[in-house]
Amino acid sequence: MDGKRVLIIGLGLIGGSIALAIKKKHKAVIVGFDVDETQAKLAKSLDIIDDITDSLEEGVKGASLIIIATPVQQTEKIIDQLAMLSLEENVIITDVGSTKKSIVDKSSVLKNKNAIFIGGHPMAGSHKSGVIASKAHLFENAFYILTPDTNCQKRFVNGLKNWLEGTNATFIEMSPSQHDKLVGVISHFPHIIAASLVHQLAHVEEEEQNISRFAAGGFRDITRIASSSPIMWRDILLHNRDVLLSLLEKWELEMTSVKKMLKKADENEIYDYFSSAKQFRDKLPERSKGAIPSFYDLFVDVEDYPGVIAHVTGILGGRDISITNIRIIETREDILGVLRLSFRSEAERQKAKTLLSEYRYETYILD
Ligand SMILES: NC(=O)c1ccc[n+]([C@@H]2O[C@H](COP(=O)([O-])OP(=O)(O)OC[C@H]3O[C@@H](n4cnc5c(N)ncnc54)[C@H](O)[C@@H]3O)[C@@H](O)[C@H]2O)c1
Ligand SMILES: O=C(O)C(=O)C[C@]1(C(=O)O)C=C[C@@H](O)C=C1
Repeated sequence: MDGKRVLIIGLGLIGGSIALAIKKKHKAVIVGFDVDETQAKLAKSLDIIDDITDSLEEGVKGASLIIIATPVQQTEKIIDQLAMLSLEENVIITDVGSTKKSIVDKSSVLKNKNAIFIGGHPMAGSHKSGVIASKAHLFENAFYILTPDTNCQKRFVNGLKNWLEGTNATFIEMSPSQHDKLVGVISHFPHIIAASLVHQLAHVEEEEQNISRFAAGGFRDITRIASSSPIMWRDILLHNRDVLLSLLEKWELEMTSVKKMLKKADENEIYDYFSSAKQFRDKLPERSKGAIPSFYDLFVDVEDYPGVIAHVTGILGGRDISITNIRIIETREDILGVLRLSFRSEAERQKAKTLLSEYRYETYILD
């Protein structure tokens, strides 16, 4: 694919990460287009893309692959715009949107263009937005769902997989409706619940000042995704309305049964509720695969003195162990500090644990 042109429309977290993944395996020229000029300039200055184009009309010229990485309502508008342009013969057009049915339906406007549209959705991401958060390894070991038309030739699907090889993702094909149903349960609905928990806290705080100060690990873990882009989630909810409305009905029934259980105060029943959920959760597929991102966390008890973080990170850095995330858990600030360090693999976490123990740091794994 050397020397070929790739156009990426939307240079945010996902567009940027896909560009970096393509660069790992191909010497193609990556051209970027974004309505937000600062994102495009940033992508260029970080070498995530090779060139900026300021119009779709220019950008599609000579492009063998077009990737649309914008919020899903914009994606539909862009497909309409592409249908009005003169495209290269057999150009592959794909998207990365979190919904598939509306987008794939819309792609029928490209039918007479000799363009091949293959819907796509890399099942990994972050609550962060913008090109600055892009990573070449964002999709490593994640599922990458493709929704090719049933009559799409295999060579085009394989061509797209070849372009995206550097994601190191596992490709899986399904229909757009199946995608929306499945992803509704494991991704879209949990985002509604996360946002609703935050709203619940905000409402309580109207009566009890400063209560959010005490929000500890559990609340923070379950609501991390509530910090995601509201534009992205507005669009997703509007696209997957029917699936989500049906899940909300099931959720109402679930909550009604929890209410009944609590009113009865039957300790066995309450135990079973949590125990069966734990058993199911513990059996989820290996963390290295799937929609749940890989976090290998290590908790380190540290005394609260200036420079302690630099000491811990220095020890690990000295042995080339890279930390993917670091957080200070503040709930124990009066006694001890707790550092939560995240690593990319179990092996790195174990290495860090052994090394920090040699320096007499107490460490815990809480999986
Ligand atoms: N964030 C995630 O975790 C995640 C994971 C998988 C898929 N997705 C999907 O990927 C897509 C992009 O999400 P993101 O997280 O990269 O968002 P982002 O906000 O980081 O980036 C989106 C970019 O699109 C640009 N944009 C908006 N409208 C445009 C238009 N008409 N033309 C050109 N550029 C336009 C924005 O300026 C922005 O730079 C969404 O469809 C989302 O559903 C997101
Ligand atoms: O990790 C996160 O922050 C995400 O929300 C990523 C997540 C998900 O729900 O798993 C969000 C939306 C995408 O379509 C795919 C992945």
